[in-house]
Amino acid sequence: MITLLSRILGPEYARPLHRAIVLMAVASVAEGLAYALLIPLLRALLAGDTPGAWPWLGAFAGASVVAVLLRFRSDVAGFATGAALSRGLHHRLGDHLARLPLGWFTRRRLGEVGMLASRGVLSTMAVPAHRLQPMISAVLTPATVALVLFLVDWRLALAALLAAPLILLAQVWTNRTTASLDRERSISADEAASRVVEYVRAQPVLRMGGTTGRGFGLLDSALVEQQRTGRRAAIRAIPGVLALSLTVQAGLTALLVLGADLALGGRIATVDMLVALILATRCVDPLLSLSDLAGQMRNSREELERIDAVLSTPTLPEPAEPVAVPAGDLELDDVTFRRDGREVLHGVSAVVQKGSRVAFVGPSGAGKSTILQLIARFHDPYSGSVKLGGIDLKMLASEQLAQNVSMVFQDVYLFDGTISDNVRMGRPDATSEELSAAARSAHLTEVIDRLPQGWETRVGEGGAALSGGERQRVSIARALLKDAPVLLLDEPTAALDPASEVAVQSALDGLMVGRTVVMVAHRLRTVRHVDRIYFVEEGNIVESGTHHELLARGGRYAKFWSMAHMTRP
Ligand SMILES: Nc1ncnc2c1ncn2[C@@H]1O[C@H](COP(=O)(O)OP(=O)(O)OP(=O)(O)O)[C@@H](O)[C@H]1O
Repeated sequence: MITLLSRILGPEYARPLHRAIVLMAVASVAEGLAYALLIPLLRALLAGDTPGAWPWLGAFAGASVVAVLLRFRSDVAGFATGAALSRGLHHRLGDHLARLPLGWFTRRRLGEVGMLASRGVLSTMAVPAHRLQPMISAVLTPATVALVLFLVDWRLALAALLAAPLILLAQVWTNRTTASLDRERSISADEAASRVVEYVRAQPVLRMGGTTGRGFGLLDSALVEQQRTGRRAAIRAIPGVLALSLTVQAGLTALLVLGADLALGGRIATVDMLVALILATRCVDPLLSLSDLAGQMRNSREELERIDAVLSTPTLPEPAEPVAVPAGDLELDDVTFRRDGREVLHGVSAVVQKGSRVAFVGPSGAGKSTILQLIARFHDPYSGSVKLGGIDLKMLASEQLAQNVSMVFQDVYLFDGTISDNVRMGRPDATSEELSAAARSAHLTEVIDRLPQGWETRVGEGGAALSGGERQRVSIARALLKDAPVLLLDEPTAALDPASEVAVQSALDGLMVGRTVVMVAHRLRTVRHVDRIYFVEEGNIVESGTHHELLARGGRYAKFWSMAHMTRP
């Protein structure tokens, strides 16, 4: 766990962590050593020498205060390290997420990352903050006491030390028996959590279909499964807990029997036997807590391994020396792409001349959006290349690509800030005149004028406080402000009502002027006037040409066009 943490966070965080561990070890040994002073104290008390006991009592109290202060110091170091680790993990996660391909961010992943950034990081920071100290103390304090027992009698001390490997064995066995179920338990907990989210999200669909009960049934079975694995894990842990408890109690009994035998045989004083037993009983509770503590550590380790898995996901390679992008054509050169091991694009080649407009058209699932995603470098192609101005996108730094390409997609995500914040994301240093001009061209001004707080209206998480058409206008204004030479449009008007569609389409017409435009559209009337149409079917470009050329050819596009007109006159 410590090695994994050090590897993930590097020496900058590993050093304070190691320092905290040393402090915890010193505090635990000091606590054990303080018990050593109980020996002369108890000897004096049990021999009825009260005045002789006072100095030892003072020494014991002093040593205990030192041990407590050291414990306090190590606790503070543990908390501070925990807080620093949490910051470090959040930064590492944030930095890595910012470099992961956009295609990695599926809905399921978003939930997973949310859990990791909250529960995962909390559970990891709890290790130095709360879990390491009791764990180290539960091992080192009894070990020190066992060594201190040599001051009383070497045979009793040896017997106490011999118990250590047995306790270790019981602990390892407990770990083995419960570890596999821990994983099962956390998988079923995640499944139940995602079912809860799904159940809430799917309410409109479930109610419309009158199948609320069925949706609840799925959730219910996930919860029942979670309960079942929880119960199985608890039952599976019982033998381990019992074995540890029996080993500890057996060790104590053996010490009692041996002590009694030695005392009865006159080989040690009865007082010493009692002292040894009193010291030994002080170790029982920490030893018994070991199985609980080990379980908590396993949970934390599991969360950390999941964080590590995200951090090990390869990022899109960034060039060591980014090449400047000359203005030029956009080109897909024999591009293939795979999703989940299945090839969804098979050698797609297309050229979009600088300043021209091109549309990818075709049936659902043909691969149109995937082509757009490769141009935006959500992913890299499996083979072949996507080039801008003759330069492979892989040779561009991500900032360069962002400066050159704008996207307006069907699902617009807005940050939970004001309208002004969201538009300014296109170009943070834009003047207010530029902002207003972009809003005017995007037909956003009429939306802003309607809102009581105008530009300062908060849009809510994801832009929930705005309608679909209003969100689109914000994203168009953002793209206008950014003023990138290449514009990607993926069905931006598909989900809008006719009134919004007219406004958004007119805003888009303004945005398209003077740019290289690549669009995906189902509504064929929006692609009638583009310079070239590529008809995509099952991951291949099967036809290309202008609208009129393709109609005249009477091929796949023409058929698609007539079908679309039969259904949508
Ligand atoms: N995130 C994903 N994971 C796995 N497969 C995917 C994913 N997204 C798309 N696909 C698959 O890739 C293929 C191409 O999908 P794509 O979305 O590019 O098609 P499309 O032509 O844009 O379809 P539509 O017009 O319905 O949006 C389809 O077979 C689809 O099932």
